[in-house]
Amino acid sequence: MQASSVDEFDSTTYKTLLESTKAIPWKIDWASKQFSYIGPQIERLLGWPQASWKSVEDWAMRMHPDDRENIVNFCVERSLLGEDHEADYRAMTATGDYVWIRDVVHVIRLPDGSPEALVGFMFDISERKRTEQQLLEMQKKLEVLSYQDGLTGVANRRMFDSMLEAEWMEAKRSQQPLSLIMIDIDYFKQYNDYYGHLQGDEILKCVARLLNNACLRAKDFFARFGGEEFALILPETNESSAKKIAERCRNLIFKEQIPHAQSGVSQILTISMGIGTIVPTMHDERNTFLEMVDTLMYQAKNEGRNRIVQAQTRT
Ligand SMILES: Nc1nc2c(ncn2[C@@H]2O[C@H](COP(=O)(O)OP(=O)(O)OP(=O)(O)O)[C@@H](O)[C@H]2O)c(=O)[nH]1
Repeated sequence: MQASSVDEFDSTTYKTLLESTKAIPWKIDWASKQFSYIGPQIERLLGWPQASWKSVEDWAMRMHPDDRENIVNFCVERSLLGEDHEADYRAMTATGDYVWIRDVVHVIRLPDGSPEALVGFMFDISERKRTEQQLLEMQKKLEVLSYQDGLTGVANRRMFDSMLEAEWMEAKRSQQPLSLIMIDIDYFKQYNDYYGHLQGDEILKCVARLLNNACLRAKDFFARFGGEEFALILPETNESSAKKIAERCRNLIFKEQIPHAQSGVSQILTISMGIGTIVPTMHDERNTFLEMVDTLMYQAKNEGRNRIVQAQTRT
């Protein structure tokens, strides 16, 4: 007598507790695939009345069509194995919107191990999903930013390093010539001193935009190497093609006729370039090649600026 009244008290308390949580409790009879229970909170969350949840069909049909097949298959598979499981999916509301749900399922098993019933809780995880999505978008943005030069918007030194490494390996494998052009603005310190640093920034942006347009093939890669120095990686490009591209760079800058009153070589802005071409062998070092091309660029400076110096390398 006393035991049954305690049981009665407990089941009422449990029910009150279950129906006052944010998580929505439910139970499905495995043989009939009917809901034997679902918490009344379901109506508040999805808008469908409690009594409208009759069978697993109602559950499956109120799921986003893109989630349905995978989720239903996954839950049936786990239940048959007698394994408790969790599934995230988008549940459709009565007004046709979607709410992210995490269903946490416990399998009640018969003595032979087969499922007798499934019980579980549905949790509204929309907020968590939104935060996850925002984090993902922020991560993507950060990834782009970490490879982008903040001022000019072109690839930065870090991206240049990984690109050169990748193209170097590819050239080594394919035994195709790889060309590199290092480009530096002439008398840029004087430009800054005369026109001001902000105007200097504008010119760096303009030069980056112009030189970026000199790369016509998808594989060509342009980056700001640092300060007022830029670099062009040209895969599968021999010496004569690389020379033509360097000349195109010079012409693009020349056509813009950017005034540079303090330049020692001209009244307009000019650039100096070094070009190297290599078919790398196992004895070659990427950094040695890079330093060699950079040295050629400085040689162009020493020889009077506004010119191109090309290495006499093997191709
Ligand atoms: N405005 C601006 N200037 C920069 C930036 N990065 C580097 N510089 C400037 O570029 C100038 C480079 O000067 P130098 O290395 O002496 O070279 P230069 O004056 O171009 O002389 P040469 O290269 O020998 O022709 C310095 O004054 C730097 O301050 C930048 O992001 N913005």
